[in-house]
Amino acid sequence: MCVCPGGLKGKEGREEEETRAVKMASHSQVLVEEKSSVRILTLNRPNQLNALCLDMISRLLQLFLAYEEDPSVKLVILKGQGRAFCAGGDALPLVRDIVQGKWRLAADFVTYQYTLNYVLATYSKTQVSILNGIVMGGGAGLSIHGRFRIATENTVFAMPETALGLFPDVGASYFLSRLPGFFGEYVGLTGARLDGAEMLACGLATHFVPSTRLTSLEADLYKVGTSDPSFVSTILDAYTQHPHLKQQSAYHRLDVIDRCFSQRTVEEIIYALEGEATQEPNDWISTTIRALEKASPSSLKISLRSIREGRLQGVRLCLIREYRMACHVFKGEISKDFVEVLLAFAIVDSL
Ligand SMILES: CC(C)(COP(=O)(O)OP(=O)(O)OC[C@H]1O[C@@H](n2cnc3c(N)ncnc32)[C@H](O)[C@@H]1OP(=O)(O)O)[C@@H](O)C(=O)NCCC(=O)NCCSC(=O)/C=C/c1ccc(O)cc1
Repeated sequence: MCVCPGGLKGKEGREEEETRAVKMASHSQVLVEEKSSVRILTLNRPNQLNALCLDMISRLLQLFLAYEEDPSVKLVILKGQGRAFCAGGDALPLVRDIVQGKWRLAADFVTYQYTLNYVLATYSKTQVSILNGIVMGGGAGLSIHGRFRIATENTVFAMPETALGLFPDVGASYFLSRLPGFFGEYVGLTGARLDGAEMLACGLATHFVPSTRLTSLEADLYKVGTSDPSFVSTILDAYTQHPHLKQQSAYHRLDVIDRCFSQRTVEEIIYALEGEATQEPNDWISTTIRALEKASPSSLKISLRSIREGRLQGVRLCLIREYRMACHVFKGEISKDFVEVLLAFAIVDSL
């Protein structure tokens, strides 16, 4: 500690300044606009594809809770600046914390994140997420639990965690397990990317609006003066389109997905896919098998079990269970794959 006169005051002053700086950063990383009874929150870290840091999550939590209490707020719109809605949790502090053995800091992060996911899943006011770009990992948790999710031709959705030695979290065991058939197992285990049309087809998105019409849609939403979701729904319906699925879309293969991804174990899923490949070889099956082979084997196993358990649990229990799983993964108790993946990132060199 500094022993010079006023040293303590200097430290307090510095701490105050740091707190102010953090507050200002979180305020500029989540922009807030007010349009009569509508609040528009914009994730504003475009250079990091709006990856969520702890300050952003705390700020969002604070804003969502305040709006719920505020009778003048009827609708909350969430969107992202730049080419992403949100590419997930900020990987940089995660890498630093895990590599330095500070798994509790990572656990603290997900505590806030899952709390926000729960607040959104149980939100009493209408909420619209505009997914005009990349939506991955934590970005899915921030939007899919909400009432309305608008995809566009720019949307790219994925839960890429099994390739990282993690598992689809942020309540994914709840929302993936509720997709048609075993599509959720397919999306969660392979990390397959979905476009806006596929999101709409499987129910991850509630509407599809061409990006050129978003400005005018938002202007109409600003006129909403009620928390009744049917009013918002009527406005969204007037803008929504039903795009064709691309010819090679995985959603056309729901029958194969159901046959294979309904199997009891990861080994049986791969075996079933290989069986399908011998009958009708095609790029989609080989890509799918390759994705599973590249993923962390232990991640695949815990992800499958998580989605299967999620089928029988509410969102709250799913998030609590995922929190316990995340702590085990951060501690390296299940396998070292996650830590090894992080160590392999070139970024570790600069820590
Ligand atoms: C396919 C992407 C989305 C786009 O690729 P791209 O178009 O070639 O763009 P870049 O990869 O060049 O990304 C642009 C910038 O955004 C940065 N970025 C792009 N996602 C990110 C990102 N999740 N973070 C932190 N910078 C990023 C990326 O590092 C890069 O920064 P820079 O090199 O300085 O320009 C690619 O960026 C990508 O794979 N991103 C990671 C997606 C992902 O795996 N998301 C789920 C992460 S797992 C998770 O959410 C858990 C988080 C967690 C966190 C903390 C905890 O304590 C606990 C848990």
